[in-house]
Amino acid sequence: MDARSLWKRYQDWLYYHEGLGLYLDISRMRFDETFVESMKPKFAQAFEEMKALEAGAVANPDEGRMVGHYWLRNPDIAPTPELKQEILENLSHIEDFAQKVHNGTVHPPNASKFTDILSIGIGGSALGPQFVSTALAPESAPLGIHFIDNTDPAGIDALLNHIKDHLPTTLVLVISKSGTTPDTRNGMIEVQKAFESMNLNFPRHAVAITGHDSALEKQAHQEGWIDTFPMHDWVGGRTSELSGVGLVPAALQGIDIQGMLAGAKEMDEATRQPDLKGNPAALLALSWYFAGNGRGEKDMVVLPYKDSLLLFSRYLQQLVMESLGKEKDLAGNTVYQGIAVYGNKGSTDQHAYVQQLREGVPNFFLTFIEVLEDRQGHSPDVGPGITTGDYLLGFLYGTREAIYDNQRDSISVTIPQVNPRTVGALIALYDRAVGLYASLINVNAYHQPGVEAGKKAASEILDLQTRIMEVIAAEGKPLSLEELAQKADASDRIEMIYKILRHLHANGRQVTLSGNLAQPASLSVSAR
Ligand SMILES: O=P(O)(O)OC[C@H]1O[C@](O)(CO)[C@@H](O)[C@@H]1O
Repeated sequence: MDARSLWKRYQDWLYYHEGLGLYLDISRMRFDETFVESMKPKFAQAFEEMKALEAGAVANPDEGRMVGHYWLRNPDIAPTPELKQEILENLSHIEDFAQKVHNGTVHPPNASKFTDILSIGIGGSALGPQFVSTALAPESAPLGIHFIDNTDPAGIDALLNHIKDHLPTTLVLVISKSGTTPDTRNGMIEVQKAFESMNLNFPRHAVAITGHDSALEKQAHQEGWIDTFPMHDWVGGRTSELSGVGLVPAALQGIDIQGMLAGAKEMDEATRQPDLKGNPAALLALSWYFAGNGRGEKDMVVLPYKDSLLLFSRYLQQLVMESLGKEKDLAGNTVYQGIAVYGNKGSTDQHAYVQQLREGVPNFFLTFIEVLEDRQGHSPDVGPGITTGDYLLGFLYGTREAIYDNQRDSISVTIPQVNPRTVGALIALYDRAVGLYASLINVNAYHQPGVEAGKKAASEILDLQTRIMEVIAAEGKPLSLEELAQKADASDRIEMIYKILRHLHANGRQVTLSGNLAQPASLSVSAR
């Protein structure tokens, strides 16, 4: 297509949200009118399904749950007055709590104010808070935030060492919808021990954000934690940033949570329109469908050209891949759906993998995120009449052109500034795009059966560890791996037994492995 036709196509397909100052450009996705026409019936159905979802249908049939993250941004559309009331009460509870922490009404036992937050959670209970903190936490936030989002012992040590001196004034947020996620539980137990080792009263530093009646909520009540905030069963982890999960840490950091909610609400209104061209989330879903033939054949590379949006791609990775990556569709057919998402930030990644995007295997489409405001304040020249921000723009659009010239498609999202409203709007834009796309491909976007399978397998491995340790202790003499596996009644798990023993041995735990490490079958194991 020549420059004039491209310019026309750009204008034909440009979406602009006046209130938010947000642009969406899908003109560099090379679909044609026939494709758009062919998608219209699917979109008509997707809009209907979304309407039913917002009205309180059980849109997550496997778990028998409603899907209500849209109500959080506009409680007036909650399906019952009780739900509306619950959302509003929870919001004022959050604001009130943040205010009390800021003014010292809620304070640690031995100091007048909390100075730091330690947030323990994983997946949807971490990625949103991490993204929003990086994007929006003010320079002089009332409380600094730190995260434990893994069960890596060395990672926990590094973090605890880093904040050791601040522990007496640290507020711990334990965030887990289920209240049973082992990674989070482990982090909490280690943090609890760290508090105890410094003679600090952990419950008087702790707050739980969790599902009603969960094990975590019960623990918080029994031990007298400072407070608890509910995670509603109708909000999924990956769409929970605008629930207590994201709003509690954001409010504590002094981020304008009403601004985030307002931006999301405005975007929700725009993406509720049952009109393909006037609905930015539908335009995204259309583009994704086109890129990957509705089968995820192309990966989504997300490149925000703004350091503060660095974690947006990681946030979207969970949102898109956990929602869409499904083996079965809603009719039970095996479909192996999904869209792989990766990305970091521009222009940094141009010096990493963009070489392959420009010239290598064409198995992706790009999403550029542009921010019009370079910085607050004056930019010095780095060349005659040229600033660093001009370079960033040049790199973004240079890459867009270079990849298009090589038949690689891209979407561009442009926001005026990184602020609470635009961040809320971005979250809402992608929530809806994922929901609409899920309808197009007929999958349940709101469950995650694959993750549950992984969790189950992990717990079986831990059971196996307990079993083999009992055998080793009872035997009192060295055993070959074969003998051990037989005695533990787990001959079919011999490779896993070997790996458990290798790990225990490497950490100086209860066992010693002897023999030729290059030949696992030659090893024998004894109690240390
Ligand atoms: O908030 P929870 O229940 O600890 O779950 C954390 C994460 O684990 C998952 O359930 C599975 O990885 C995610 O969907 C969720 O965001």
